[in-house]
Amino acid sequence: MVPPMTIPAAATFSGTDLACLRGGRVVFAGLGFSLESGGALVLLGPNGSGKSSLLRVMAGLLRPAHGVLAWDGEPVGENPEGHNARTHYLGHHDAVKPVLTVAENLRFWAHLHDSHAGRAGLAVETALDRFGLSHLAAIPGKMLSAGQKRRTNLARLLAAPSPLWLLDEPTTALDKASIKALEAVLAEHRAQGGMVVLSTHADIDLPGATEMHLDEFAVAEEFP
Ligand SMILES: Nc1ncnc2c1ncn2[C@@H]1O[C@H](COP(=O)(O)OP(=O)(O)OP(=O)(O)O)[C@@H](O)[C@H]1O
Repeated sequence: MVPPMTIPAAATFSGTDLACLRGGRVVFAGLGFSLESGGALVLLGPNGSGKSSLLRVMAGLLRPAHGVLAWDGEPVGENPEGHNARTHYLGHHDAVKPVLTVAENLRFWAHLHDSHAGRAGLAVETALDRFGLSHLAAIPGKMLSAGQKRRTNLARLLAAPSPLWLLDEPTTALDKASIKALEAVLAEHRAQGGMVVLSTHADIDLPGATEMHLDEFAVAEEFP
């Protein structure tokens, strides 16, 4: 089972009239979304259309050039620590430390999230099990294949539970069984009231998810 997390009964994560500027170019503008507890948003669009940029904006790693991002009506810019604490952002690069074993990597994340050794230990065991990593627990990060590294990175979602998951192309390098495992974990997370935003170029089963096509928010001219 996905470890339980603390989430308000009915949270809302929203963005209003968002615009993003990168390298002097407007990547998208006039973009809005609203995600309720248990909701999922799938970001689609061709290379360079702004999926990763939007995820970074949502994570608070990139300041929007325009618009407001809010959690339960409170602009996230007014409470960056709170937003950081409720958010799991998994980008393109796997944040697996090469000299630590798979289990040590997960313990590192679990203890950052929860200093209670028993709870953190249980969360790590669950994370290893759900992503088929138990037999690799003692292997150093530098010896993992691309897919094993990606699974270790995804296992952080369970080692350190949080309500909002922002996942940039999470199925990259995963085999079919691992994609199924991820789909099951995403479904359980949502059933507990968690939220998921992910970008993808592949098929992923996320029942009831809203699709957003980033190319619809592209603008031809420079942002004033
Ligand atoms: N660090 C950066 N500095 C300047 N421009 C950037 C930077 N990263 C991305 N961009 C630009 O922002 C635009 C959107 O890129 P982004 O990575 O968000 O697209 P994407 O939809 O995620 O693409 P892909 O499907 O290839 O992952 C692109 O035009 C890209 O060149």
